[in-house]
Amino acid sequence: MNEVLRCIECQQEYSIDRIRYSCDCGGLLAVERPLEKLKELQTSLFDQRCLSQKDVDVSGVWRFREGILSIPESEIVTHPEGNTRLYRRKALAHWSGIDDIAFKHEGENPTGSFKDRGMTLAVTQAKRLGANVVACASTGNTSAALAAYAAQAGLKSVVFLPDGKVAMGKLAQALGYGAQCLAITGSFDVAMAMVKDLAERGDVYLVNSLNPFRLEGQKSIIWEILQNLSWQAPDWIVVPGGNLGNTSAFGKALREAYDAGWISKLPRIASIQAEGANPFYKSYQQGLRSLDAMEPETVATAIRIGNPVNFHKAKRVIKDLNGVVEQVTDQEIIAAKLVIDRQGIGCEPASACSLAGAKKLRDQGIIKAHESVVGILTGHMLKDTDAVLQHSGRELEPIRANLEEISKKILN
Ligand SMILES: Cc1ncc(COP(=O)(O)O)c(C=O)c1O
Ligand SMILES: N[C@@H](CCOP(=O)(O)O)C(=O)O
Repeated sequence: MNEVLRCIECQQEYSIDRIRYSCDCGGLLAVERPLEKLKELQTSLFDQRCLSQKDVDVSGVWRFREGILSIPESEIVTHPEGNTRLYRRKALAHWSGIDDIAFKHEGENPTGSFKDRGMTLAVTQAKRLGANVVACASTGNTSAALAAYAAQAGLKSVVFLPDGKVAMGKLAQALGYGAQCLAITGSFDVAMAMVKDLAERGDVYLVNSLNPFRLEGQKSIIWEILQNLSWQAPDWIVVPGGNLGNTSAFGKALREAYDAGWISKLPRIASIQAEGANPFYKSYQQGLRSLDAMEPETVATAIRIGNPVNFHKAKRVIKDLNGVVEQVTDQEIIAAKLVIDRQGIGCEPASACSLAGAKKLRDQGIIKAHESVVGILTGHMLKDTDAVLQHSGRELEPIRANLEEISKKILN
């Protein structure tokens, strides 16, 4: 086995064959492998695998398996996932003021969000380590992904949801795929703390992004973008920030790709938070020394998170990649979502932070007119149909089944 778990604070090493979520010192753990192993990998290997029909090659995660988790292929639980599209539209370029802007639509994953890329790893690892019950706290998407992958692996899944705060599409998925769904009184952060305690007691295997294997899977979003761009890195990656798993995973993926020699420049990262759930943004304003947890409120329910568990990883990424943290208002989120939806692409509200944030950074001159940008659309439009119905500016118009009347109405 190439990989070990390493504490990001004190560097203590742990085996990946034992269940562990944090270091004895309290620090977060990251999966680490010798850089030499990555340097031995040629990007042409990943490109060749795109021609194969095998599930582990078709998967946009496991195609990169030597840099993700090197285990026997027979142990892998994959849908397969990934292979999401990169969209360019004149309207998005015009609205943001950035000519070279593309969006990677992670809503095209099997359960409709980027979480599948992390969950294939977390559930594979749960099975390898003999866990019986897999669990997460969730604003919705993690629960949908967990329920689906646990069903495939034949494991019991339990999800802890903030009562009344989860979009219906996501709740329906978790229920439909067969998870035990517990509605907790309190925010996502309360639910997260409870699952963490249960996991420390050994009752459940935790698959939130605190689990370092989740982030290894989410690295593939970046590696697949680089592959989509023929291994020419863009100037910027713009991503919504909630529990900060993606910000952390993206920084790791870019650093590894650069150090391995797969790309010749390091993009900057912009992590975009909702103004009502902005502890990372506030910390950034103060030099990223510490993070003050807050009571979150935003229309983007997926990122209604006030105490992001990956803060200490994400802050290192922002420093390492000369990144920025920005905030956008709910109004800006909805305006950006409308532009994306009207292009026939569509996304859930949290995802629209990428476009809203890119526009804001361009308006401020932080993103330059000539720079290339890839934004991440993290979740599918149908995840949150209430948001669509409330903000689309359209409504269902009742009409009699009469040709003249209908013709008059649509031609006027
Ligand atoms: C749709 C969507 N976008 C963005 C996020 C935020 O991602 P992260 O927690 O990795 O910062 C989440 C969940 O946290 C999500 O479900
Ligand atoms: N938006 C998330 C919140 C939990 O994030 P995770 O990446 O730590 O699992 C969700 O969909 O539940």
